Amino acid sequence: MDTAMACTSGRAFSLLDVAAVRLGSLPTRRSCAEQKLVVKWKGEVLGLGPGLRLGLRLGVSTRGRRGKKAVCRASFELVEHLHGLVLGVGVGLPCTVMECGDVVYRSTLPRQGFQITTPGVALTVLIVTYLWATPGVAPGFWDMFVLAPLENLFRPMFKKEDLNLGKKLGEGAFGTVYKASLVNKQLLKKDGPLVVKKANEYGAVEAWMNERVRRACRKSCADFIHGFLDETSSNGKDEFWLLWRYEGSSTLADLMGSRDFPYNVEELLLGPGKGGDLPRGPERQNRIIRITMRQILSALAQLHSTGIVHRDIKPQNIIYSEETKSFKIIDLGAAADLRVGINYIPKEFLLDPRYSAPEQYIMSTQTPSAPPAIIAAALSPVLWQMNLPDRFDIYSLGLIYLQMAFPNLRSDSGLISFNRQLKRRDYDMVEWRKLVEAKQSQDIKQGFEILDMDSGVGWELVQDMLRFKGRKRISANAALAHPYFSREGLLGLSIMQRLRMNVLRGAQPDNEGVDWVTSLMAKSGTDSVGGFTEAQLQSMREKEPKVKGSVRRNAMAQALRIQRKAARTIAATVDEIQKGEGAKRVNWWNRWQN
Ligand SMILES: Nc1ncnc2c1ncn2[C@@H]1O[C@H](COP(=O)(O)OP(=O)(O)OP(=O)(O)O)[C@@H](O)[C@H]1O
Repeated sequence: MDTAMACTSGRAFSLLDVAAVRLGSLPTRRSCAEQKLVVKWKGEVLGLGPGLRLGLRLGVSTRGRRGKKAVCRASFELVEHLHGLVLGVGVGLPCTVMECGDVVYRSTLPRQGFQITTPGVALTVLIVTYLWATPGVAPGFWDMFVLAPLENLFRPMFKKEDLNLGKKLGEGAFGTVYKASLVNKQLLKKDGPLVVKKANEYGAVEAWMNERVRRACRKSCADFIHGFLDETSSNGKDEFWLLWRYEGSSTLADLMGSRDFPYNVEELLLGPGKGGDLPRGPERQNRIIRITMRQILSALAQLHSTGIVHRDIKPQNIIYSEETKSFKIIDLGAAADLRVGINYIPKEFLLDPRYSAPEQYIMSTQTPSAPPAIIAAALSPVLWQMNLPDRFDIYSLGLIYLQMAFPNLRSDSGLISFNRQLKRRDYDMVEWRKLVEAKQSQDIKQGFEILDMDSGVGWELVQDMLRFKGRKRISANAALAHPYFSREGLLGLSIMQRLRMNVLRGAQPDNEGVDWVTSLMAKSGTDSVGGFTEAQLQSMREKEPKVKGSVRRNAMAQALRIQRKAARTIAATVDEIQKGEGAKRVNWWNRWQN
């Protein structure tokens, strides 16, 4: 098409005027960007872009001369903006779709729609990986903006008048817990006893955590029903009432306190008389402890994958659910939600010293306090990877594992003395073993008999859980994949499990894991079983001497430096943002707080 009606921003042309306008194009016509159309009017180049044609079409389709002018101007201005926008974001429809250029020109273009390019795919994979990495930015937004409001619409609400308080179940630093029942049974579909916690502090936090858990992984914690603020409390302070289903009368602490442990747990988990295929002894005890550990680890893995670190894992906070016949976690009052930074104050700890990991803090104290939710959520995968806060709970569970294996560690005094001994030996479990094995106590013998079963997989797992540095501790998911939980132990490992274990051990300091495996291989180095003799292993070790200051070490040191620098930069940025917010910071997440 040679002639067309043309207009520029702020100028309109009549139909007669446009007869003189010539529309041309540059010689190369490969893409919209190159095919810059040039409009000449009375010899003067107006220099219009490809958006012109769309504007002109709109103009011509309007009836009446005045109307044509007006519409033409408006449409062209609009097109000009759109064109700018399209160029601005670097995305545009192909000429075949926009139908720019003449018919002959368009016919020469390849027909193309949505194009998949390698950088595009790589970028998408990168973004998706980041958004779904623990603690999960994308699932977090979905949870916060869709699931939570929907849940609030449909879940029943309670007032304190709806509840009859019964027997006191416990009294802690943060509140009192009662068994309770409903005044009006119709309020809940499922009948049954309830538990009410009147929390004087951290109640709002506990309600938030329980609601999050109910949506993300309800089977891992006690079944939470509702939380509300009682402003009419008799002591003049605000009280939070938290409501759960009554799970049962026994915590793991109660069960461990019995002389019959772990056989009393076997009956609960497998049913009466179901565990009788093995005689009472270390093998049967090991089996029961393994089932218990798997259940607690699974619950922890689910909590961690949603970004919640419990920070108070202890036998008193693990309850046996009579309904599901499994162990569940309770008491989320000290938990921190690292997806949005709730209850996370880097320099604060409210932990039980008996079960607390040596680092005491879940994050480096250099990490800033939780920034506003959107920023906290966006940064959460980076902060999680830099601090691995979930390893704090793993240490506590490692101690529980030891307590289950060694009867003498089940009492408070036994655990406190173990903590002291381990600290004095710089958290070296091998050194601790040497110390206590020399004492020849029956309890110690029984414990090591359990841990050394199946080529010592249990001993290896407990060491992985109790490492001094959180970063070197095993995660809940990795622990669940540990050969300890496969029935055949080390011998029954699949290729993938072997590979995973090697990766795990490769990450350990000074390759002590590799040394351990080679010593195990030496143990089975016979003609019938296969494997290597100690002499063969020695020669292998000698062929691969450890080089200090190797490329790997340097790379790790460099990575550490970068990590510290990133932490400092994030801290500084967040501090700045917080300063900008001033003292009046809104606790947006807390719908009960004034
Ligand atoms: N859902 C539940 N079902 C049955 N019993 C429960 C439930 N939740 C809590 N309990 C009982 O109440 C006790 C105290 O609960 P919880 O640990 O949550 O309170 P707390 O005030 O935080 O106590 P502490 O400060 O000692 O940890 C538990 O040890 C348990 O016996």
